[in-house]
Amino acid sequence: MEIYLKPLFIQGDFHTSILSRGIGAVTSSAYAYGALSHFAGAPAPAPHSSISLSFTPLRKASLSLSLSLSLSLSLSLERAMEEDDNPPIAIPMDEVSLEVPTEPDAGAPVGVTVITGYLGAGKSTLVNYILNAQHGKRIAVILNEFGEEIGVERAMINEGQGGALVEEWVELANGCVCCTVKHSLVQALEQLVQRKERLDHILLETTGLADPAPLVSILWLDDQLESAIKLDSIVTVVDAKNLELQISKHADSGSFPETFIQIAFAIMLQLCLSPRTATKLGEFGFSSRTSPLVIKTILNEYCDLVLTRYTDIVILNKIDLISEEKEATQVENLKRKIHGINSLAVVICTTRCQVDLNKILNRESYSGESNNRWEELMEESKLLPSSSRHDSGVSTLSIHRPYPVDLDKVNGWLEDLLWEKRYSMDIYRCKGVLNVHNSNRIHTIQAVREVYEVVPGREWHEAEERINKLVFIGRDLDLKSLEDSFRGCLTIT
Ligand SMILES: Nc1nc2c(ncn2[C@@H]2O[C@H](COP(=O)(O)OP(=O)(O)OP(=O)(O)O)[C@@H](O)[C@H]2O)c(=O)[nH]1
Repeated sequence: MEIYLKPLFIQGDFHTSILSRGIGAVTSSAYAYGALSHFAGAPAPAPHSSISLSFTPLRKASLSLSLSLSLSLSLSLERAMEEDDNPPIAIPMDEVSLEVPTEPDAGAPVGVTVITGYLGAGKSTLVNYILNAQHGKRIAVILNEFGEEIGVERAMINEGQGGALVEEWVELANGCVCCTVKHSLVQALEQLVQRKERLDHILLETTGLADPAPLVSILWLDDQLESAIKLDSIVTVVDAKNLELQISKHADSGSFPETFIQIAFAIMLQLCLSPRTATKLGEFGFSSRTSPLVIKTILNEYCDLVLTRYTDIVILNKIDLISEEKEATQVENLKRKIHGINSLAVVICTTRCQVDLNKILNRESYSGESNNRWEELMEESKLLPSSSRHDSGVSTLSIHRPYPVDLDKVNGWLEDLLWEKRYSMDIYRCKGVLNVHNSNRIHTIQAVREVYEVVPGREWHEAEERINKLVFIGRDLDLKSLEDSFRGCLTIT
């Protein structure tokens, strides 16, 4: 039995849980299926291969079709495996991990991979993919979630799948990500590295709208952790369908795009990790140990520098949402855009974040020599005027309703909300759980702009309160309109 440690951090609380499952066991997870089929020499199917439509009114009919296909695929994946009635979709060989990464030295620091990315780009999908891949490693995950997501994210964990079991929860102090949370994160990391079972790797997933810098700066600022863990690499997941929109939205506004920040983030880390480079920073008026705000400040002051030069790994995800005939040119165009932001970014194209793990784990991106490049860069650089980098118009709202909902009505409501924009809200992201009429299963809602899916998950636990809880992140959100319109989906009012 292999043990996976899964500490969860939700709005300043760190929770540690143990996820255990038999390694190599065939689970109902689509990812495990993909990996096993591939090992068996067969082409792997794309998990949940649905909702892959760009939004045009013409496509609504086919989107509904695709939705029901998605539901049945999710519901009966195992059956589909047996009956083989859905033709598998091939995944390019170089995007699936065949090699088992080499065992790290027992005394070596545990590598930390920071996973960043815009809302809904696929960070959790990547984390799930890594956890379910057949690498035989013990991997811990730390999640940093956005305020209102409390409870939703937890409920969306499929505890039952693959024999996974969430066992142990250790609650630590509340606090804001930049300040008090530092202590909790350090404690959580310390707990992890001190466990009896040796960890092979830690994944730190940052929330879509949070500034990842403070979290990561902890990794290099905290002396206690220095020898036990090391920053391995920064991986930014980018949504191929929405990247252009995200970049262009900010082009005229003068605000600093979140996407830019995240793609450029690796550079900042590199900058701060080298003591010699930090001295250089001092020459520009910064101190090498000025709390996490150092990185923030640099991000503002050196944005141009950041955007045009170095980075780590960018996963250009959701390639399936680009139409086949346009794929080659559009992907080239997107790569050019990313390289326009950061010319050294390694760009890996994926669907459902299915990536060769050797390309993203144990990269040792922050060890040694590469910092020299930074110093040269710093020499060349000039201070640039700061620009506001916070997307201040963005807010989060959540609605909670206890009564069961009618699934068809929910679909209609989502279409009104996301497609017709009937309530004049610009919704970037929605996720949540639904208590569906006549169903024993928790249904999860996921929406990234116009693309949404409603998927049945595990069964409700007996002691669990059956509640609809939805979280919205976007601009011009109006709680009353959301609540009033959602009420129309309830079977009892
Ligand atoms: N079509 C398609 N959907 C994807 C792909 N990758 C992820 N998704 C879907 O996109 C939605 C968001 O994925 P997540 O992994 O939750 O995204 P995230 O970045 O963790 O989201 P936040 O934590 O809210 O920022 C989910 O419905 C996923 O199933 C992909 O390659 N193609």
